[in-house]
Amino acid sequence: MSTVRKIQSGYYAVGAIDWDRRLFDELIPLPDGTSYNAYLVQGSEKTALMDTVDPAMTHVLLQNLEQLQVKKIDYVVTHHAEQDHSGALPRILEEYPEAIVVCTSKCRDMIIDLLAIPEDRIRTVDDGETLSLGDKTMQFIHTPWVHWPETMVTYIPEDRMLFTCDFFGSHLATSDLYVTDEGIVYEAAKRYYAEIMMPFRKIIQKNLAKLQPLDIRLIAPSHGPMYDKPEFIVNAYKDWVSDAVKNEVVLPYVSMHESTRKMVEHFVGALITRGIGVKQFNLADADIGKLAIALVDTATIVLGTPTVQVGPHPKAVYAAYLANALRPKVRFASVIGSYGWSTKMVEQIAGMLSNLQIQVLEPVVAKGLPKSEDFQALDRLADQIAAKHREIGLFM
Ligand SMILES: Cc1cc2nc3c(=O)[nH]c(=O)nc-3n(C[C@H](O)[C@H](O)[C@H](O)COP(=O)(O)O)c2cc1C
Repeated sequence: MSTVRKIQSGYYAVGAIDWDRRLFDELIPLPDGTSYNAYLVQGSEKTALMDTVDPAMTHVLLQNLEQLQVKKIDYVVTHHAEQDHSGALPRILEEYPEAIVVCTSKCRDMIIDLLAIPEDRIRTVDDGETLSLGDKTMQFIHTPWVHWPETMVTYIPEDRMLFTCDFFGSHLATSDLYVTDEGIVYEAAKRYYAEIMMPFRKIIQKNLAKLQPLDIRLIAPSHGPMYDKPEFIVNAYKDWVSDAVKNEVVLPYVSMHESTRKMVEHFVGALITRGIGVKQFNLADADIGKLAIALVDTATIVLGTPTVQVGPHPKAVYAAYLANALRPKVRFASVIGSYGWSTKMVEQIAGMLSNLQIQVLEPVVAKGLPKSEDFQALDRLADQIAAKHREIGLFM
């Protein structure tokens, strides 16, 4: 099956669409599959391939290049060493013996380690360095930590094209070359940002500032469709990496015998009546990608959990671990839940959130089923959250 699509004279999409993949890194749900985008750029003198594909899709890339009758590739620009973009590099270098890999020096070390690429096939480029393809110039801009330390992007000023690899990407399997439904792509791109980019929010702010002076007509990422209205995704990223939070409580919870669930139901009502938005996730079967999306800009997280073997329920441990690892810009946190005879779940969860710059609000822990004093304590917690949200100007 050919997936070659002409973008414009001298530019072709030659990557693969993975309609069936449902899990990334054996962890991240892919409700809509994904794509591994590679782009062929033919200049008047030289030809470059922008990234490759996941090793399982090498045959698609090779077939696409054959269909375009590509006899020679001069440069394989490797923006990122991860295998879903560079895994087909060894095979491409074998097929095109004159091809040289172009990448940052950090990326060189990584593709030697991860993919055993011979050092003499690699040319490193500095930040701002250029390479000519004849009538097109590749300008390399180092953009570290989107989402590994070695990443860069390539700008072609003659055609105002920006190749960004994972930066601005979205896990979406689609035959659309460009964004057609902004709602769908917004959610997929936010999920992608939340799951792998969010911990590097501050560095991404700097990377965005670095791209600001460029006059960009088209952004070509390595997952999902291209952006022919670049401001759509650039503005979304600016919003996500900003320090602004929403008047919202994210409430992941789990309950074995309904006690915690009763507390959650009461608490959600208390928040809503106070004018605070809520996103509730039952961790028994929640899509962790949706939870990650909600963490991008919430002001507060409250974790609901029963006590299991003195500590929090393992599914609550997972949610707390994830929130801590993803480092959202959340400002306030608390715990609600239930126990039977002895509990240390609050202390244990608090100890797991050390990466977050949060103010911890008074937890509410009920012995067994929640009673009237527990519901009153939940109301007080809702009051406190409303007051804190008002204090930071989230609502009047
Ligand atoms: C497997 C299991 C282990 C438990 N371990 C503890 C414990 O170590 N300490 C405790 O106080 N309660 C423990 N409990 C009791 C629950 O925390 C208690 O029943 C609680 O009210 C359940 O809340 P839920 O209805 O939201 O699931 C345990 C319950 C189960 C099922």
